[in-house]
Amino acid sequence: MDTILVVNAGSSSLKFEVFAIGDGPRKLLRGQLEGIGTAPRLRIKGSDGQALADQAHAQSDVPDLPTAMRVVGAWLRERHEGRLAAVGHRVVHGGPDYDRPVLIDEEVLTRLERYVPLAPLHQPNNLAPIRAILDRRPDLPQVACFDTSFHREHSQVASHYAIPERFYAEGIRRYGFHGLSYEYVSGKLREVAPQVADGRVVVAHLGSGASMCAIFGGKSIESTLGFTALDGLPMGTRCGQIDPGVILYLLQQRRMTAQEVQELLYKDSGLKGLSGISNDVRMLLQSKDPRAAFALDHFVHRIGLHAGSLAAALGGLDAFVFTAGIGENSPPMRARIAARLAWLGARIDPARNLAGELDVSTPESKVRLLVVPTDEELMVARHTLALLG
Ligand SMILES: Nc1ncnc2c1ncn2[C@@H]1O[C@H](COP(=O)(O)OP(=O)(O)O)[C@@H](O)[C@H]1O
Ligand SMILES: CC(=O)OP(=O)(O)O
Ligand SMILES: [Mg+2]
Repeated sequence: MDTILVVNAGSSSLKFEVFAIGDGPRKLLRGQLEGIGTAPRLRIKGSDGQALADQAHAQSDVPDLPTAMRVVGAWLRERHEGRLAAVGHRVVHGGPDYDRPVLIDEEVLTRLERYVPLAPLHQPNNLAPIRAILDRRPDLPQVACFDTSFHREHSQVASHYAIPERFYAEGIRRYGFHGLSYEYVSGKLREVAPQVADGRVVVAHLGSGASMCAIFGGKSIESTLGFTALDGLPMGTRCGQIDPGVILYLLQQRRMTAQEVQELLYKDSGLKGLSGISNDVRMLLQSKDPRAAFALDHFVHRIGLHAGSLAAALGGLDAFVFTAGIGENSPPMRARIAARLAWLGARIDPARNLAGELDVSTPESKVRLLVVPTDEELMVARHTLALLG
C-alpha cells in the first residue's frame, strides 16, 4: 500500500496524518506530538479513533521540531506498514511567488525561507520538517501547500494597502491565510449545502489563529488577514487589527526593540493579553474573572465588526459558516456571534446549536448559519496527490 504523510507543524506541536492513496486519499491515522521543548507527548489514533500510541517523552529528548520529526519518523517506520510515496506540508506563507502547491527542492526551500519574517510564529516551524526530510531522504517527493494560495485571486483593489505602489511590487500586499481551511470548507459546502455554495458566504475560521473569509462563487474575494497573520480578528495570543500608530509609539516613545514588539503582538496579546488569564476560549468561558468575560466580549465585538465589512464586500450575506476549534466546538460562542449578525437577518436555533448540527439557524433565518468542521490535512493530501499525478 502506498501512503502519503501530511505534516502541519505549529508553534509547539507537530500534527501529522497518514493517508492511503488509491482513488483519492483515505485517512489511516492521525497524530500529534505536542509540548515540544516542554512536556513532549506523542498521541496517535487510527482511522476509527482507536489509540495507537500515547507516549510521554523527557523534555530533553524532544527539544525541537527536527527531533520531533525524527521521533514521529521512527514510530512510522516501526509501526506503519505502508510505503511512503510523498510528504505534503502545510506552509503558511507562499509570498507573491506561489499561487498553488509546489514540489519542493533546494531552490524552493530557499525562497520559502525568505518569508520567515512574514510569519515568524509559523514559517520556521513549517520549514524545519521539510529541511529535516530533505537532508535524510532527498529522494522522497515533498509538496508545500500554502495558506495564502486560495486568496491569490483577490482583486487588485482588495490586495493593496494604501501605500506607494513600489511596496506592492516588492510583495507588501494583503495575502490572507487559513486558505487550505477555506478551500476545504468551500468545497464541502457544495456537498452539504449546495443551495448556498455559490452564494455570498462568510466563513469564520476561529481557532488559535482566527480569521474570516468572504467567498463568492466558491472563490475567496476578501479576508481579514493581510501581509502577516497578525491582522483582522484578535486571536489566542495575537493582537489582530491595530492602528500602526501604536507600533510607532511603542518603538519611538517606549523605546521597545522591534523584537520586543514582535513578541508582544504575536505571543502576549489577543485573548491572552486582554484577559491576563489564558489564550484558550474554554478556560475563559469557565472563568469567573471579569477579565475573562471582557476578553471574550472584545473578541465577539471584533468578529461582528469584521463580519459587517465582509458582508459589505459581498453585497449581502446568504450563509455564515463556523469552523476550527472554537467555531466547531463552542455553542455559546456561536450563539454570541450569531447575535451580532441579527441585523443581517440571522437567527440561531438554540437546540440545533447545542446539538452542533450542520444548519444551526431557524427556518425563518435570512442567513444560513452552518457548522462545517474543517480539514486542512485532507486538503494538503488532495493537493499532494494531484501534483504528483
Ligand atoms: N469546546 C470548546 N469550546 C471553546 N473553545 C474551544 C473548544 N474546543 C477547542 N476550543 C478552542 O479552539 C482552539 C484551538 O483551535 P484549533 O483550530 O485546534 O487551533 P490550531 O489548529 O490552530 O491549534 C483552542 O485554543 C480553544 O480555545
Ligand atoms: C495562519 C494561522 O494563523 O494559522 P494557525 O491558526 O494554525 O495559527
Ligand atoms: Mg490552525
